[in-house]
Amino acid sequence: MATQLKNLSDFFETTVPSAAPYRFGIVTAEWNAVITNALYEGAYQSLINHGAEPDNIYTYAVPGSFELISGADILLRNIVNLDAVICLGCVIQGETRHFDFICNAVANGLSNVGLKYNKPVIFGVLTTDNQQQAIDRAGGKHGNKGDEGAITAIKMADLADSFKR
Ligand SMILES: Nc1c(NC[C@H](O)[C@H](O)[C@H](O)CO)[nH]c(=O)[nH]c1=O
Ligand SMILES: CC(=O)[C@@H](O)COP(=O)(O)O
Repeated sequence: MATQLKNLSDFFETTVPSAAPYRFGIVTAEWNAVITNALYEGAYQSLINHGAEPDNIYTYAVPGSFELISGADILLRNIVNLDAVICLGCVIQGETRHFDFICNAVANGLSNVGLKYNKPVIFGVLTTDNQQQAIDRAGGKHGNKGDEGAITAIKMADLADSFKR
């Protein structure tokens, strides 16, 4: 598995721009809150560690990962000059095919929101077979996907900004 070969929290710091100039939204799903709260803490702290201003980080919660789609759209529609939106969730396989529908819908939906607003919308959603796999990726042995989401948001915001300079 790809994540087993790359810790989600390991980055070459020299490749990460400063987050200071940018404004970030973070939308976090409340389903599997123990996991998603850990993802949020990782994402928020990673933004701060790379220079983001607390006043430039706009944090919202939605009920489940499926609502991340609407949540990202609402933020980009209502908050002026957001440079990127980080969407955090944890979808764990249950007894039915609901997992497949949620995961596919969220991946496609978030991609479409990013294209709609021409803004980076970061897919920080764990899609796991079981809770242990999620724990391992929310600050456990494989790092924190929230960290990955924050670093990705910084890099994409800086890429977009580079064409305005
Ligand atoms: N089973 C999980 C869900 N299910 C809820 C959906 O995301 C959605 O809120 C509901 O279908 C109403 O629209 N959500 C997760 O984030 N994680 C799960 O494991
Ligand atoms: C991803 C889900 O919605 C899933 O966890 C719900 O569980 P179940 O498939 O057993 O209803």
